[in-house]
Amino acid sequence: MANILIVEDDREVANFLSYFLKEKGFEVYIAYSGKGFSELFEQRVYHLALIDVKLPDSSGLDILEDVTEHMPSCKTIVMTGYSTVKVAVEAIKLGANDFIEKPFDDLNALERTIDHLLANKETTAEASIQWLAKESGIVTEKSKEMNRLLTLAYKIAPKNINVLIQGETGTGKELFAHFIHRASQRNEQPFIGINCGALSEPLLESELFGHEKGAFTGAAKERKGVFEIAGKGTLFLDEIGEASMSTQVKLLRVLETGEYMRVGGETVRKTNSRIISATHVDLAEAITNRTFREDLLYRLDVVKLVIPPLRERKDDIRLIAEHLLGKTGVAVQLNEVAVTLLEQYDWPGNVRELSNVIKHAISVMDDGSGIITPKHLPRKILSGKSLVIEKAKPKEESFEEFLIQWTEDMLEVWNDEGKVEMELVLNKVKVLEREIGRAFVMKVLKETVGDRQDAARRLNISMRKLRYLLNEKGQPSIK
Ligand SMILES: Nc1ncnc2c1ncn2[C@@H]1O[C@H](COP(=O)(O)OP(=O)(O)OP(=O)(O)O)[C@@H](O)[C@H]1O
Repeated sequence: MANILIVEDDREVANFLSYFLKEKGFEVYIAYSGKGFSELFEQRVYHLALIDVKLPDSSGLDILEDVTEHMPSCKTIVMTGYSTVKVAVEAIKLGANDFIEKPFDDLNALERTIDHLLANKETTAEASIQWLAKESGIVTEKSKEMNRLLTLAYKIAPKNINVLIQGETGTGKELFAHFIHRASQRNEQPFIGINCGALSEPLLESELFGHEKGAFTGAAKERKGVFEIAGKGTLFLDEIGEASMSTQVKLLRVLETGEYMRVGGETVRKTNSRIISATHVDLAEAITNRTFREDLLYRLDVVKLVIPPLRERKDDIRLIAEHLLGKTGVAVQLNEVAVTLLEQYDWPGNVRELSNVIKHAISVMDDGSGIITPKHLPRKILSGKSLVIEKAKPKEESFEEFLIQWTEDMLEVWNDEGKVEMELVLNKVKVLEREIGRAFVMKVLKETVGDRQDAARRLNISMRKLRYLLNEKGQPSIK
């Protein structure tokens, strides 16, 4: 029978859970503090740990990390109050299998979650994620970040929390919103999207909340807004950063109270829709520029998913291009040089631009060969050719070059008198970390003629860490 560890300082909650789980036949152990956890954790193997995020003497997240690192087979559920949902999402990012909100309104759901985890159905979840991503039109295979985002999106989809999706234009934000909707219990209800940037303020408000007859010139009939139409479904607010300050105030009210009124109306209406919003701009910056309300952002981004631009997941380009070709219904293939050129290009318009390039290539093919070659690609793609030659250089040889270039780039930003893009700086630091990790592993692997165990010993790291450095931190990015 499975051993379950409860880490919870509220004795009432802990005892209730313990009673509930013992009734189901589990062996239950309770730690009322971080100290209690340390003592119990040493004593036996646990199959599941239920961890409160707030403890008097330590953080639930530290305990979670301890469990996932030292007892990876132990499943973890984080317990949280509503005000700490953001922490729970952090926990999911750190590897918690799930989170539950206190008080436990739905014991059946808790029971199902526990049974699911203990029956080791994680692999089923992985298969479901892949299946659903495909169904939602999201093609990705090699990008670790995309897979991490899909897993996070899948885990939070059934929860009643709002999601903000940030990413450049054409990165697939709307597809992600669909994915979340389909993975949620709302999937039988409507999914309604609205572009907040495409409509004037009065029109947008009328679209969102509806209007009464005669509310404004031209309002000949009463009309439902999308909050009403979406009902218990999902409302996708695209380009939320474009909503006017006045509309933002109204949206905030809906998010705070679940209530709104039609334009020109007096009846207070209730909504139960889940809000997924999307933006191509950094809303934190918009707050600094006073074009976006901080309190609204706080409500919208309980979970924030940042979709990486296509140039940061070049390994997926071949697959996505083939998928887009398949969608055209024309029997054509890409030749290798064409694929390499596509992989070298920077894709400011992301997947949408790639889709246009594929359509362009098909439209200019008149040789009947059924093969797309560089001559069918637009000029802008061909101009990336010089990079191909540089990329062909062995990575190890260019490590010093990379370091010099990195330092020069950073100093340039440092000495620049203008506005600093801090996110870019931090991204550069991540690139440095990734490349250094990989370069050292590759160097030692050369010395050990590929013997990974010997390499891990020489570097004084675990095999897991070595694999991590190679796989997760090893995607070529030095050009
Ligand atoms: N991973 C992907 N695999 C396959 N197709 C994709 C992928 N990501 C995006 N697309 C396609 O690219 C196009 C743009 O996607 P989508 O509209 O979801 O992006 P977006 O980020 O919402 O764009 P915008 O910011 O301009 O509204 C769509 O045709 C979509 O099907």
